[in-house]
Amino acid sequence: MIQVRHLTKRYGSTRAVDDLSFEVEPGYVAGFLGPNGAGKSTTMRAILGLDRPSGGEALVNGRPYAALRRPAHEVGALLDAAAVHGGRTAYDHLRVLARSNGIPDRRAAETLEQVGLAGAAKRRVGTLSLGMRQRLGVAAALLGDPGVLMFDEPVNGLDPEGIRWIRHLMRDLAKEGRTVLVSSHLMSEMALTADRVVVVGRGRLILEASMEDLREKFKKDVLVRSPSPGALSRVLAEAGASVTADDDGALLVQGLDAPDIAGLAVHRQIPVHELTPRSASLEDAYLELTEDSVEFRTKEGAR
Ligand SMILES: Nc1ncnc2c1ncn2[C@@H]1O[C@H](COP(=O)(O)OP(=O)(O)OP(=O)(O)O)[C@@H](O)[C@H]1O
Repeated sequence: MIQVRHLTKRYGSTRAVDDLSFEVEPGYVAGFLGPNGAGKSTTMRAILGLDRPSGGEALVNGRPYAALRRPAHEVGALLDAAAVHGGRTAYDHLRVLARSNGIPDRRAAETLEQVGLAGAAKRRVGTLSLGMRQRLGVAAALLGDPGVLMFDEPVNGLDPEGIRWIRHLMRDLAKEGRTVLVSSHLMSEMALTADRVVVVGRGRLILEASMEDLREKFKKDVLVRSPSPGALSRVLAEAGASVTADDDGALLVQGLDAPDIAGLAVHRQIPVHELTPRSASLEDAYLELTEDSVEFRTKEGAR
C-alpha cells in the first residue's frame, strides 16, 4: 500500500506539495488527478525516494523507499518514459535494469512480451516511437513483479489501441491484488479506469473519494415526465422538493430521490412516464473541484 502523510515539498518559495495526506490500498485503481502543476509528479517522486520531502512522509508498504530491502520487488513506476538511454536495445535496457536490481535476466524477456514489445527486443531505444517507449517504461516498472505500481500520465503518446491496452493492464494489475496509483489531468480518462480518485490542486488535497461517491456528490436533480405535471409538482413541493420545469415540460426535481418521487406519485395516483436521476458530468465535477487551482486559464476555461 501507499501512505502519504502530511507530505510537503518546497522548491524555493514554491510549495509543490502542501501538507498532503492520502492512502492507496491494494486491489483497486486509484486515479491521482489534478491540473498541471498540482504536485502529482512531485508526490510520486517523493514516494519513490527521488525527492526528499520538506515535511511529512511518503511510505510504501509502511516504509520510506530508502528503507525498503528489495525496492524493485516492492514498487515499480513509470515516470518519464523519454528518460532512457537511447543507444541500448530494448532488451538490454531491461536486462541492465534487472541486473542492477537483483532480478533474473529472464524477466527482461517476460516483461517485453507482457507489454507487447517482444518483436522490438533488438531495436535501439532511440529508434522507438513515444508509444513504444511508454510500453518499455511499463515493462521496466513490472520487472521486479512489484505489489505497488505507479504510472505518471501513462497514456501520453499512446494511440487509441495503446490507451485501451494500458487501461486493461492497470485494471488487471489491481485485480491481481496490487496497489495501483495512476496520475492524469483528465477526468475523462480516469472515469474509465479508476475505482477511486485522489484530487489535488496547488499541492493540496481537494477530495479523496470512490468514483461512486463522486457521482453521488455531484448528482444534480431528477427529471420527471408526467401527463399531470401541475398536480405532481404540487405534491413534490409539499414534500419539500424544489421543482422547476424545463422547456419540454418535464419537471426537474431537487431535494427528493427518484424512489421517493415514485412513491409519492403512486400514493397520489399520478401517472409518471419517466423518472431519470441526473448527475453533473464527471468532467464538470472535476472542473468545479479544481477551478481555484488551475495555474493557467484560457478565456474558454474561465467561463
Ligand atoms: N525541480 C523543481 N524545481 C522547482 N520547481 C519545481 C520542480 N519540480 C516541480 N516544481 C514545481 O512544483 C509544482 C508541482 O509540479 P509537479 O510537476 O509535481 O505537478 P504535476 O501535478 O505533476 O503537473 P503536470 O501534470 O504538469 O506534470 C509546479 O509549480 C512546478 O513548477
